[in-house]
Order: sequence, then structure tokens, then C-alpha cells
Amino acid sequence: MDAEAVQIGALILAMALVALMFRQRFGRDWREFRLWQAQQRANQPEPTTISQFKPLATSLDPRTLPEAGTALLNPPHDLRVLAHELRQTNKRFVLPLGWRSVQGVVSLVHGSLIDDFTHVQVSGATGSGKDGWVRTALLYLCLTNPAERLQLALVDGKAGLSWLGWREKAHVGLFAEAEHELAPALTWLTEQRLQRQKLLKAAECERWEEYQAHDLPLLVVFISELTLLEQAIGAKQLEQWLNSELTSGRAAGIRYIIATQTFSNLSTRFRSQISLAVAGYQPRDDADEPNTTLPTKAFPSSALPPSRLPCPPAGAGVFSCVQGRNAVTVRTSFIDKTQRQQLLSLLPDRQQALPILEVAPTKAASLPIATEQPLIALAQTPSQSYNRYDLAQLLLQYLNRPDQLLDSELFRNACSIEYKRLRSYAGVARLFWGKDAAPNKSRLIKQALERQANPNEQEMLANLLGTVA
Ligand SMILES: Nc1ncnc2c1ncn2[C@@H]1O[C@H](COP(=O)(O)OP(=O)(O)OP(=O)(O)O)[C@@H](O)[C@H]1O
Repeated sequence: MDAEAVQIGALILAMALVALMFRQRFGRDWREFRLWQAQQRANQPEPTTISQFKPLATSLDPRTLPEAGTALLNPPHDLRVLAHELRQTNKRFVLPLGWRSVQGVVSLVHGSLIDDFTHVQVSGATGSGKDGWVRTALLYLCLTNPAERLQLALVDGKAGLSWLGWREKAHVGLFAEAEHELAPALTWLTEQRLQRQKLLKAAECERWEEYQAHDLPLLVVFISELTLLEQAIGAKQLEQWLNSELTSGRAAGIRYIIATQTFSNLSTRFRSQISLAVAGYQPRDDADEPNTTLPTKAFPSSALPPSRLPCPPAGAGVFSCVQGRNAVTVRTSFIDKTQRQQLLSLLPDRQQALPILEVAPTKAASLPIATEQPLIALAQTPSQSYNRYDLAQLLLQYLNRPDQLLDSELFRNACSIEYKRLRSYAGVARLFWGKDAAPNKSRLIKQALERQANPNEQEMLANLLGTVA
């Protein structure tokens, strides 16, 4: 009996040992398989919408810049060569992204702001060529589209030095260069978006692309250094504003190109609205993901992560363009000052004055309320017996003088409709001014309701006659 028990015990022990060995082996195999699977996925990027051309010009030097992956050593620095290559596309609003060379074949990577991507982020350490990239892209856009079809808004916190000669051009609809102009420029952009939404709504268009009339050009907004805007209006306000404008600007025919040295410390929320990352050199590999959305190890073989690109000045103009999981490393054409001035002189001058950017609201808290958040909330209002676009415009107009809203029948009417629904002054205030609405806004709603309940004689007459104050 004892011997039998020993035998059974030995058998169980032997089985457990075998199971343990298998488990370890199997676990290792499984991990290796997952790693191999991840590598395969990374090496076979999904088909991209940014595309490349076989060159029309035959004399391009196919050598690549040392240590810069597929980036071309000597990209053509003549805009006519770019134009010559891009003749092959039939897409609208095309941006040249840069040149690459694979096994001796040179190609120009490019994409359309309408068909291929929407908003673009451009990053890279100082001197990596961000301004150069944007200037070439925008110059090309202006030379290929009349001012009636394309307008630029240049918000350049770097005192406009990179944009000398652009202010006078008919393509430029807004030019903000001084620090005090930055916050009003953002308000102007929100107003533009609201006006566009109103026009599109009147024309029963869900998207700008459907709009048939010719009075709504594509508006391309370039923000040259995000951190300067952050200093001017505050991080939280900027994040809220960007989130609203990037989300709703797209359907209104507005595209943002946002540049900064690194997106590392900036909110990830608004960045989810950006569909193309143009990423130059970064000194640290933990900056790879914030600047491209791809972790260092997930880069496909077609591109180098920003931290592996050659650093400027040798690596100036080298960028990895990342869209989803697809990425390519390119070098941009550098249009020098002489050529730039010549090309700018071909663009028509403006006939009308630029908008005057009044002194900014000093408090960050008073940035446009009529942004996405209240508009989305308003759009969900079940009883639409007031015009939400007019209300949004009104809120924006009285941003710094909210007390004066009390004189508006539209405002008071909207307050009473929303209060009946929400049963909370603070709730209505949040609906109108966003989630950070201050307590004084709740008081304002209360006052509006009191006034609506006890209108003065003139207001009663106006109400009876059906006119809007
Ligand atoms: N495509 C390019 N090819 C070669 N050199 C370039 C290219 N682009 C830029 N450079 C060089 O790099 C310099 C810096 O470029 P640029 O001012 O565009 O960089 P930046 O990233 O905007 O810098 P910063 O953040 O400091 O403003 C340019 O003066 C030019 O000499």
C-alpha cells in the first residue's frame, strides 16, 4: 500500500514537472510569437493616403542624407520643380511634404488638405526647419489657388519675422504678430467659424465640401509657436479653444497647421483631431510618441522616429511624416529668401484692410464662450424656439460686458427656455459659457429670468408686437 502511494506520488510529481516545463516553454514561445506579430504589423504599414510620385524630372540625385533613413540628400530647392512634379495630381489643395529616395528611386511625398488629411502638426527642435516647411507648403498653396478660393490666417507669435512680405497679400485674411494680437486673433477665428456654420446651415450643407457658392474659401490657419499662445492666454483656455476649433472647424472649411518645438507637455485631447504629424528632430526618445502618436518601437522600417533623425543644422529640413501607423522620412525643399520674394511678388496684393486685432480680453477666463462646448450642448436642446447661432454670436459680442446681455430679448428668452429644461441657473450658465462658467454667470441667468418675468413697459410692448430687442 505504501509502495503504491509512493508510486502515485512520484507519478504526480513527474506530471507536474512536465507541465511546468511545457508552461515555461509555451509561455516563451507565445511571447516570441506576439513580438514577431507586432514587428510584422509595424513593418507592413497600412496603405496611406499621403502618396508619392515617380519623378518627372530625371536628373534628381538619388543619394540619401547619412543617418536620415530615406530622406533625400539634395532635394530640389526650386519651387518650379515641385510644381512640375505635382502636376501629376488631380487633387485639390495639395501640400508638398518632402522628398525621399528608396533603392535609387526618388519620390515626392504629398497630400491634400481636403482628401487626405485635415489638421497638421509640425514639430522639431529649434532650427529643424519647421518654419521653412510651412512657408514652402503655404507658398505652394497660394501659387496654385486664387485668393477667392484660399485664405490664410497667420498667427505668428515670433513677431512675423518669417513672414515678411505676406501681410500685404490678398491671400492673407488675418495676420497676428504682436503678443497683444494673439488672443484677439483666436476670437476672430472663432467668429469666422461661427459665421461659416451659419452660412452652411442656411445653405443646408453639413460640410464645407458640399457648399456650392463661391463666397467661402478654404481657410488655412497657421499657428507658429503654440507655447507663445499658451503664455498669452493660459494653458487651460488654449486647450479648450483648440479642442473646439479643431473639432468643428473641419466641417466649416477651416484647416489648422500648428507648429511647436515639441508637443510633449501639451494636452492629448486636441491632438486627436490632428491627422498628419510632420515631426523633425527631437533630442529625447520619450518625445517620439507625443510628436507623432507612434511609440519609438512602433515605427515602421520606412521611417525613423524623431529622436533618431540627424540633429540640426545637418538634419535641418528632415521630417518623419506620420499618418496613423504609416510613416515616411523625407527632406523638404528649402526655398531661399531671394526665390521666396520673387514668388511672393507674383501673388496679388490685397484690396481691403486686414481685420484690426483689438486689445485682447485680459483675463484668460473670458475667452470665447461661444465655442464648441456650448454649441454642442445647445444643438441638443429639445425645444429650439430661439436661434442658437444668433445666441452664440451675442454671447461672443458681450464677452467682456456680460451685464449688457440682460437687455437682449433673445438672451432672456433663451435663459427662460433653458431654465425650464435644466432647472438650474448654474446649468444654464454652463450651457452658455462652458463648464468653467463663473458663479457670476449663474447670477446673470437669475437676473435675466427675473427681468423676463417682470418686463418693463417698453419690453412688454416689444414682446406684444413680436419684435426682438
Ligand atoms: N529643407 C531644408 N534644407 C536645408 N536647410 C534647411 C531646410 N529647412 C531649413 N533649413 C535651414 O535651417 C534653418 C532653420 O530653419 P527654420 O527657421 O525653418 O527652423 P525652425 O524649426 O522654425 O526653428 P525655430 O524653432 O528656432 O524657429 C534655416 O535658416 C535654414 O538654413
